[in-house]
Formats: sequence, C-alpha cells, structure tokens
Amino acid sequence: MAAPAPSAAAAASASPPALLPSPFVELVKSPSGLEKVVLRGSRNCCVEVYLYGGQVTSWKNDNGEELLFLSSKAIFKPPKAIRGGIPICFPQFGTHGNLEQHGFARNRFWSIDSDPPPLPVNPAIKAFVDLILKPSEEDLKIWPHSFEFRLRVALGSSGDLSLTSRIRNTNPPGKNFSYTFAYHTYFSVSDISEVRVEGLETMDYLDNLKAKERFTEQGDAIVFESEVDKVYLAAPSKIAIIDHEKKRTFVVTKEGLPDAVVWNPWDKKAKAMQDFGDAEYKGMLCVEPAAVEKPIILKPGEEWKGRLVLSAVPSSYCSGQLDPLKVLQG
Ligand SMILES: O=P(O)(O)OC[C@H]1O[C@@H](O)[C@H](O)[C@@H](O)[C@@H]1O
Repeated sequence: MAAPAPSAAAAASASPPALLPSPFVELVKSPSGLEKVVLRGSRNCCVEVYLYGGQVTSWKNDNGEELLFLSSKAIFKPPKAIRGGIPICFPQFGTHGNLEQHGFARNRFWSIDSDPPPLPVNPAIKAFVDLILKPSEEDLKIWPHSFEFRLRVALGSSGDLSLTSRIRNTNPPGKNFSYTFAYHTYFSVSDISEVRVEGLETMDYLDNLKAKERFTEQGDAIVFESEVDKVYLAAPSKIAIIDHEKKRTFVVTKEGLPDAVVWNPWDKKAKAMQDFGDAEYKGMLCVEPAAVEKPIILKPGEEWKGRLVLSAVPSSYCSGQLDPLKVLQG
C-alpha cells in the first residue's frame, strides 16, 4: 500500500532549498497560508504552482501580463479546488464515473519530488519543479488503486509553459486501473465574444449540455455566443485560441491526450457558482487537453505520459495577414 502523501506543512518543512532545482525556483507561502512554488524566467516571466492541487494558478509573460484566468472569488482552502489556472482532473474527468466531479487530484496536497526519474533534457527550459501525488488511506477507500502521479511544471526560455504528467500503476500484479484525465486550462481573454478557436472545425464532439450526445462541428472556427460545454474527440495536437482584442494567440500543444474540452459557463451558470464572479465568464475560456472518451488503462508497472505546452504569441489576425494554418502547424 502506498504511503499517504504528506500535508503541505510537512512538504514545506521537508523542503530545504536543495530540493528545488535552481535559483529560479522558490517555495513561498501565499496570503491564504497555502504554499506555492514560483518559477522565474527572463524579465517578468513567471509561473506559480500551488502544492494544493498541484495546480498552476498564474503564468505571466515578459511584460508581467497574466495569461491564465483566476477568479477573484477563488477559494484557497480545502476541500474546494481553486477556480482558475490549470486544475488537474484525475482519476476522473467530469461526471464520467462514480467519483466526485473531476476526480480528487485537484483537491489534494501534492509534495515536491526531489528525486524524480529523469525526463529528456530540454535545454530551452529555464526553471522547473517536480511534484508528486500518491494516494492516502482515505483516497484508497474511494479509488482502490495505488499510483504515483508525477507532474513537472516547466517555464521555457521563450516564456512557454509546459506540464508533463507521468502516472504509474503501482498496484500488485494483475490489478489494472483505468482513468480519464484533463488539464482544465482557464485562459484569460479580453472579451469572450471577440475570441475564436481554430483547430476543432469539423470535429465530432460530445455535448455535455445535451446529455453527452454526439454531434459534428461545422466547418468554421468556433466563436462564443452562449454557454458551451463540449468534449471534442480525437482533436488535433495543436489548437489556437485567437483573442482579437488583445491581438494575442494562445497555441495549445498536446501529447498523449486525444480529446479537448471547451467550456464557458456563460451568465446563468456563472451566477450559480459560488467561487466565480457573475461577469467573469466574459474574460475566460477553458480549452482542456484531455483523455475522456476512451479511458486510459494501465497494468501494474506501466506508466502513461500526457503533456501540455502553452505559448502565447502576438497575432495579426485582425489585419488578416497571419495564415491560420501556420499557427496550427507551428
Ligand atoms: O465546477 P467544476 O467542477 O470545476 O467544473 C467546471 C466545468 O468543467 C468543465 O471541464 C466541464 O466540462 C463542465 O461540465 C464543468 O461545469
């Protein structure tokens, strides 16, 4: 049976500076009392990751502009997941199973992993941190599987943010497990009605607003005029979110994650959420690389890897000069 994951306080007291890989990485206490790791890049580029949820809550570019949405009403206290940033949905996405919505990884305390198994060296990485989550005795009662979930959060020298998840089945022989997963990424946008998403045209999707019924998207880029909650199936590895007003394009690159969820709660649902401002739906959009339709199955000893890379590039879409294909193909 796996040892329970240490609490945040235990993680902090067991975290001398040597646990952190470089001077660009710092463990600090936030005003809420929760601990977060701060990754610093060039100029004002910076990423913040809470040990609670293993959750990225902030990603700033060179100019110090925030690129992720974090609700002004977010609650930084268990058992609620933090509303915004990049919650990790594991071992269940949404209501695709019997566990609580989006699984439990997003409201557990993760630890700093000082000695992770090696990952391929990427010279473009400026700062990174490795976190780990193992199930507690309580977790094993609700999901009876032993696992090691390692998460590397890395800030590239050009300001790219990457999240690499490695999930290993540490059950005894013969005990497979299966799970669904998502990087529930909340992007900050200037005005949702000025945003379009490219890369999901003509894709099949399950509509969560219509009892998960399957439909096919039309041929145009996706724009937003009302509540959206769709799981696009077998989506391409690159998706572009074009913010006309900000003249900024987010490029989402995903590996090992076939699906992509697109969510905006719009006005009515926004009002119903305790930890979300009534008008905040106008300034956010979730595009979530995911594995939903086909659960991932791991045998004991097997490991799965799922990766997300985010970059924010200036877009000249307003002038019609940028070829959308170039954005999508990198
Ligand atoms: O409020 P939660 O549990 O964070 O979920 C927010 C939304 O997350 C999205 O990923 C789901 O598709 C939606 O159905 C859900 O409402």
